[in-house]
Amino acid sequence: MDRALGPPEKMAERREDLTPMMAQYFELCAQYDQALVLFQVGDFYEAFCEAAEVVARRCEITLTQREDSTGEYAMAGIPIDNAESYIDRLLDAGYRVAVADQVQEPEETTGVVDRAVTRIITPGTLTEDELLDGERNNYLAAVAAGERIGCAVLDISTGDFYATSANDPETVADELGRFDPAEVIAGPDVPAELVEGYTVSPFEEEAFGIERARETVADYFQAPDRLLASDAEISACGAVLAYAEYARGGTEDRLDYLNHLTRYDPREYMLLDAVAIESLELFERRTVHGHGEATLSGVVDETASALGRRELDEWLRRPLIDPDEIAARHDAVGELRDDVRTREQVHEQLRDIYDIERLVSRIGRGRANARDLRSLKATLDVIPRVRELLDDPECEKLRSVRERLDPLADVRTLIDDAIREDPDREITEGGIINPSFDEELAELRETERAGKEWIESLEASERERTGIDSLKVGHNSVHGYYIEVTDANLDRVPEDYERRQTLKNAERYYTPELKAREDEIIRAEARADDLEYELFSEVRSTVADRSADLQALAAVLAELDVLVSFATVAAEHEYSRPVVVGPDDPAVDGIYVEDGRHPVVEQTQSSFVPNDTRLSSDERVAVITGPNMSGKSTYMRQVALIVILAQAGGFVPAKQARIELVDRIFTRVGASDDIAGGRSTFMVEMTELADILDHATEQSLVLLDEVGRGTSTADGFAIAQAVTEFLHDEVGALTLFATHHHDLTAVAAELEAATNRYFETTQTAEGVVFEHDLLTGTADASYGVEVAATAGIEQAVVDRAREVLADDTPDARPAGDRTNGQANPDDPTEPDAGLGASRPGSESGTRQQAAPESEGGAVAEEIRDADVATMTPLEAMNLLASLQRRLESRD
Ligand SMILES: Nc1ncnc2c1ncn2[C@@H]1O[C@H](COP(=O)(O)OP(=O)(O)OP(=O)(O)O)[C@@H](O)[C@H]1O
Repeated sequence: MDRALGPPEKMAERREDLTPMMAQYFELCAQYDQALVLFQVGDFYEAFCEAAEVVARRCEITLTQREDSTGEYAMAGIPIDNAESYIDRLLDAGYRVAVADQVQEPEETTGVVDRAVTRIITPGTLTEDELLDGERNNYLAAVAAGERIGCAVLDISTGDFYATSANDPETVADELGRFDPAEVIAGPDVPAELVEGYTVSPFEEEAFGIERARETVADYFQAPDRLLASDAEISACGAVLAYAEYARGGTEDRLDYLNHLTRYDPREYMLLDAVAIESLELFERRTVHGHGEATLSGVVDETASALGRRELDEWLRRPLIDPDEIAARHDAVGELRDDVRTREQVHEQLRDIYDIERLVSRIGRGRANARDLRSLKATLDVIPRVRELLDDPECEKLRSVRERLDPLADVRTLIDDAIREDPDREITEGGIINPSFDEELAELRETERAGKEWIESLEASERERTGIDSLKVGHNSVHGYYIEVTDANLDRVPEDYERRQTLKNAERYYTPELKAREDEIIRAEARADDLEYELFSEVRSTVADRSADLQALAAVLAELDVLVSFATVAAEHEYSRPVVVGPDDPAVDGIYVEDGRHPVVEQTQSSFVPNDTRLSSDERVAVITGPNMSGKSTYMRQVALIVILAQAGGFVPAKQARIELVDRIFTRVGASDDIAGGRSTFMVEMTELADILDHATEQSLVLLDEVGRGTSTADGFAIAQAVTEFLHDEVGALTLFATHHHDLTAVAAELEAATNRYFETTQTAEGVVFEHDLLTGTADASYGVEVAATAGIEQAVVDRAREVLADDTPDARPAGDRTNGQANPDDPTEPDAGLGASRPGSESGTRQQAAPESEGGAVAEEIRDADVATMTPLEAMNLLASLQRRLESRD
């Protein structure tokens, strides 16, 4: 256990003798022993002993000592005024922070003031604007294991709340990967691998217990059993809510604004697991900020509001698989693209909206101030204008958006009537409510005003009465109002003046009338300030009662913002409307793209070369060859990104695209060591591959960027071949396979529904020129050495490599009987070798595999059956070695 957590040992030793304040600190540390307690002392949050050391180190502040009758304690304090930036560092260091505030005014007590933990700040429960990234959701997830595995995901700052469940941990892992939660809590029996890699926080197991969870959920939503599909979901939702309540420090229990829970089935969306999301570079990584432009989400983001920004990511994260819903979004995007005026004006209006999801959440948690309410009102002002702009839309989607844009006029009017236009930030010191809003308040403010006016005129009238021209009326915070007369004029002071204060050269007085007026002002002011606070709280809670309507409004605004953004991008970057149909629709077979572009790379590449894609039941697998840097990876990702955009409801960077719904995109690209997880590059690669072979369907799109790179060429090839055949014969998924194994082109040539594509390059006197143009057939050389030369590798090394290549080429080839003539069945020099041209069939009609059918087949079989996910690296190596021996002995 971390010694910075829980009550400090040094204090435990003198538990009975601690001063009352330290005893209070000790108690709170014992009560919140899972969090680092920050303890308010005046204007600072203090930590003591080991916790102080952590705070000092992490926040880079000075460690001091506190000395009292019981001893010396290390102490570190952070200023309350900008506590957030320090707390952020503690969160980064993996701590949860319990904030213990003074909950009593010092004057209310003769002893030590009461303190209570008012909030527990954890990475997944942030609500402070300063700690949150406005552009993305901050999710807390709970995973519960039962008959099924349930998963609940909640963004406390916005109220976004989802639940789902599945029979297998992999599906839940995929869903978690999609939401990328900042913090996860796991119930008993949840497999550790499932939550590996996330910030996992301990939480009481009882919260996951089904009865208790059902009660918690029922506190928020009627009939949990009807809303949610399994006990595991109820358990996860109950736990996530309990944790959210825990994070409020137990001050108030319920989070009233949580009134919408979306229960979904993972099968309702295209599946994108964490691997695919990362390798396709859909979003910025959580840890890296500021490179948004280089991601899909960055490039297609023309949203005007934080609401829309987050919604856009949601859409890209969960592309649809219902062709009608997709078409409805496309209709709206098309209409907005063509109607430039409406699009631009709506965009302009949306720029004026505030982040109402977070506003409503603050209002619901009783943390909103008067300025927040004014921001809400300013947002509501926009609604009628947007409705007017969307006057008479043609498509169903925009009509429904218009319909759902409820101006909530009553809420708007209430705020406008009640809250001043430029209210104070503080809510207890007046200056927030319009006096005209309440009769009593108006009277009190009038008394105050009249009193002050009287005092203002006092100077002139007293000067006249006394004949003292230098007489002054003033005010100070200690003595209140006074009349000041210099010593030279003291003889002219009237009798009714009472002495208040003596200065060096003057005396200060008051009169009974001045005193009476002053008391009246003070009383009126104090009462008015209290009254303003009461009225404000009432208004805030009336608005909070409308949370559900406000959240629904936020959802429509977010939706509209994304549609407008998609339309803007379509217009600016010349995207076109894709056709997306269901699997039973004969109109489209597979994926057809004409002149497709990579949405991100085309932004940085002045002359991006568009390419076609044609994958169908007759040409399911395309093996893509070409030298390094020729554009293989870019092309494969481009196909996936076009599909994602299309199914998310956007237009796509292509002249034309027709897509038969894709249920899931798998990627196996790039290679990285999972050092933390103790897995080699090869092991990571094989695990991902195993997952693909297990889960891909006929409706899936599979991208393989070199397979078996982390092992010997012969093994790598054997695996690549077996995988290609399996995907082709058994799975039937649409597959793009980029490879440097030229022998694989021979394999593809023999498979009925496989095809070869290659990237053209030309060798000139200056080096290799990449045409980035995808042709049918196979590349005839790798140009690896030439690329190395272009990259600036030492000339001597390049020359030597050329020499080695010239000498060794025949032997350097992997095992197999490939000859150049055989390996290039689709001659790229053929006049009509473009895409869509029919591929010459296999001459013999039988497969000429590198290995004889029996042995190769058996090896492939064994690879297929191997449970790579559960093997240790050593077992994998041993298996490979034995397979290799078998292939060698066959040679
Ligand atoms: N269609 C294209 N038009 C213009 N430039 C392109 C195109 N495709 C790729 N490029 C450029 O070529 C570079 C290399 O592309 P890419 O990484 O896709 O090559 P590769 O063949 O996958 O290389 P390797 O085999 O080394 O992984 C890209 O960074 C991009 O700048």
